[in-house]
Amino acid sequence: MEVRARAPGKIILAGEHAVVHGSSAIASAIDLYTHVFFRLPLPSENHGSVEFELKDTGLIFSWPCQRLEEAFSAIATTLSSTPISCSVDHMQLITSLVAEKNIPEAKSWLFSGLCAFLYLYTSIHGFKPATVAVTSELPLGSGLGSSASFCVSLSAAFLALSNTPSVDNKQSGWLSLSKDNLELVNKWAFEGEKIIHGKPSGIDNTVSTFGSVIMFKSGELTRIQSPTPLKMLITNTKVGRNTKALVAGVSERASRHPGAMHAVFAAVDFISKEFAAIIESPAIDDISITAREEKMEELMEMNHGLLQCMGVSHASIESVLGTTLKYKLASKLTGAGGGGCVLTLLPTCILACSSICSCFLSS
Ligand SMILES: Nc1ncnc2c1ncn2[C@@H]1O[C@H](COP(=O)(O)OP(=O)(O)OP(=O)(O)O)[C@@H](O)[C@H]1O
Ligand SMILES: C[C@@](O)(CCO)CC(=O)[O-]
Ligand SMILES: [Mg+2]
Repeated sequence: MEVRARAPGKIILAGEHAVVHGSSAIASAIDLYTHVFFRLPLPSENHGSVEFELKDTGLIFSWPCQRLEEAFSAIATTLSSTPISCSVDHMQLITSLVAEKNIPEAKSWLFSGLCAFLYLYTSIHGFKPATVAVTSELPLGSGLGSSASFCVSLSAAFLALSNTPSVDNKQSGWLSLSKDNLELVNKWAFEGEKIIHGKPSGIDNTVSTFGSVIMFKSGELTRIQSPTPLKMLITNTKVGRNTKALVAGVSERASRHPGAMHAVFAAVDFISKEFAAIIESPAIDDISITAREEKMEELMEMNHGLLQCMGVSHASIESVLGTTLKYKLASKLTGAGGGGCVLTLLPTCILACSSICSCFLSS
């Protein structure tokens, strides 16, 4: 039995970090995916291990099923049909099973991803032999939700072969899971994200699971419909960073300056709500399209200023902002910041002027 699954990355248009503290945020799925191939071997092909191949790095990790079974016998774990959080004992066990693999120093960032994989696999399938291969079109650790699309695509593949999920429809050659199954995938993916991020809000796994554009606040999703297309340029600073550390840094700042940070998070909440209202507003003519875009630009600038207050910008991000400003384009960091990607709104008028556009893109 085998299955292929894919889940998209995302951009955050407004509200990252503040969303962890209860503010609203807006995210959109993007057309870059993590792909998972998952195979449960037939008894005649049984290789007796759980094999995990990261195709982009050429690394293969393998755990003998017997080793997993013995290790897990030290803690009481059962297969679970409903997602449960990884306990401290359970996490220690998973960490030691990953540590046995001696991950090369230069690839140590893989550690949390391997822990999330092992947690999701053993929670859903126990110690059955399996072959799992992952490849991603997303840059890892760059703010485009690679961790969430990794957890969503793994959860979807594992759940697809754990029972017979009901399928709603077929889109571009892919079967789509029914709403109930998507909810389950999302919950498992959130548990994986917790292992990678520490304290995720859930926005990344939710938009990766359900797609399109969403407003997210305290675990609740509202779909956003945009009557006119919105064009965004994504620039990758290629400065590596780690979402877990950045999220923890903001929480530490909030505990040092609770009043000020509360006000910052409240301001972001207003920005996200206003941004959502503008996206949804009908644009009747060129003047209203321009007015709409100008408001969005201003909100993006304000949101970025508040992200600077939270301490998550970076010199490389500010340098991209400086370059886009030369062309009167508004930008903000997207995702956790600290490096990673920057989002720039491409107004309709600039799209008509290809010379400016290509000049910027090649800079
Ligand atoms: N294809 C993958 N293979 C293995 N591990 C992955 C993969 N994609 C993501 N990961 C794990 O997720 C980590 C990156 O997650 P992180 O949350 O720091 O960045 P991101 O999700 O790309 O950005 P953001 O959270 O800001 O959107 C990697 O270090 C790795 O542990
Ligand atoms: C920084 C953050 O707000 C978004 C990361 O894409 C973290 C989260 O919401 O889990
Ligand atoms: Mg992430």
